[in-house]
Amino acid sequence: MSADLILYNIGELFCPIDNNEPLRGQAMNTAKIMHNAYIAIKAGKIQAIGEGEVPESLISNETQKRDLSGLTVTPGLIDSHTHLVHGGSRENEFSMKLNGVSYLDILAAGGGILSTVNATKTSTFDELYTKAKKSLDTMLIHGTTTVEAKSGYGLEWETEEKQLKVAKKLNEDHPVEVVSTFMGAHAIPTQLKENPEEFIKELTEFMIPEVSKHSLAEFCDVFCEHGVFSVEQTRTILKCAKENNLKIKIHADEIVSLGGAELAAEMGAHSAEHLMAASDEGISLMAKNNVIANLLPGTTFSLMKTSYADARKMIENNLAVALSTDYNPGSCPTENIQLIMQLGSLAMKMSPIEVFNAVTINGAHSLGRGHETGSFEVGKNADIVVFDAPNIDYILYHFGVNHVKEVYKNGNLVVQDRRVI
Ligand SMILES: O=C(O)CC1=NCN=C1
Ligand SMILES: [Zn+2]
Repeated sequence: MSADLILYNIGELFCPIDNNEPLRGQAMNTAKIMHNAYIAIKAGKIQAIGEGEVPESLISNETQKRDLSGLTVTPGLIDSHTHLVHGGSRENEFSMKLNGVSYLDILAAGGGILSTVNATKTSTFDELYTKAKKSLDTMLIHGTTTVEAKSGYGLEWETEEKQLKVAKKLNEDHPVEVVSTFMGAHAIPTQLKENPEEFIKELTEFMIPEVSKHSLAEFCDVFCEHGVFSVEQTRTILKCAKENNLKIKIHADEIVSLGGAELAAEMGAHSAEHLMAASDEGISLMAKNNVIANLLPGTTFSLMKTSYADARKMIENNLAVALSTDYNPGSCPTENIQLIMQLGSLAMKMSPIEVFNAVTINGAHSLGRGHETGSFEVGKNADIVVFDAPNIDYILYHFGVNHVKEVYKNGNLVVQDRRVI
């Protein structure tokens, strides 16, 4: 059957090896890299890929063709950890940060997340939608075709629900697929600071059941951190999430080594996020329980820390690693996943093949989308990024610029010459 569209003469085609599960350990450094390649697209899906001449059987008078000689093509990039929907910004805290005031001290003083909570509460649905749509456009022109969006800037039902409904409408309206996570357990609200157990009751007895009943999110996440939610409190909240059929993630060992990685393994979390301070025991237990390590080097960079999550140790321990922006107005205000990929190599010594697997097939699996995107298996969504670069190494080595030329989502051209169309 002839294709609707054929991308041919592709200079370098990066194809993750897809075994219906994330790539772990040494497998992360494997890929099928083709040259002078083609991709045939039919009804928004991958119909065929190969090298050299395009088979005549794929071509008819109606088939559109695009010559991509000298360019590099990968699956659409997946940003599997963002706080996309939020009000306001936090550059007012920038000079405090530069003067050495820590992230947790700013939060404890009522700033940080709590400052964004106030801005989100006072923003209308339309203001949150417009601001998040602008960020989605920026993500898209940098190659992101699937993104996770967490709530967590309400800490009470009305605003948490507002955030989740904004994300749901963006998923309907925007080319980028938006996968929602409920993160009401992002901080203790100021008014319940002396009574956190009351807040945990609100989360477990009302908010999480409501999220599940109205299908407002697929995942539930908790900020398990010193001065936020303890391991015991996190366990209580995520136990309730599992009982309400939500898959679980944990912001684990971001700043203090609390044992979040160990808890993620104990509870069978889909993924554990950050892991800058993860213990060797936690890494080993995560590997034994197939918990994906979602690393966020942009946050390490933005918090001006020097100790990045130990990606090399995690890969050597047979973990599956994903990479994401952690886009949020405080600890990582960037939508640019290519910068994160460059830090994956330059700051965490991941190879180019490991980095591209981390933001395609492994990112897809960390969002439960490994069956429909993240590689070029026949029948998967035709989510495709065309880079103005000769190979994948060049995209990481030449850092700080946007290398994307075109993006296809479900076979439709949605970005041309770096502009959303
Ligand atoms: O600071 C923020 O708004 C986002 C964040 N949550 C946990 N770490 C960073
Ligand atoms: Zn985060």
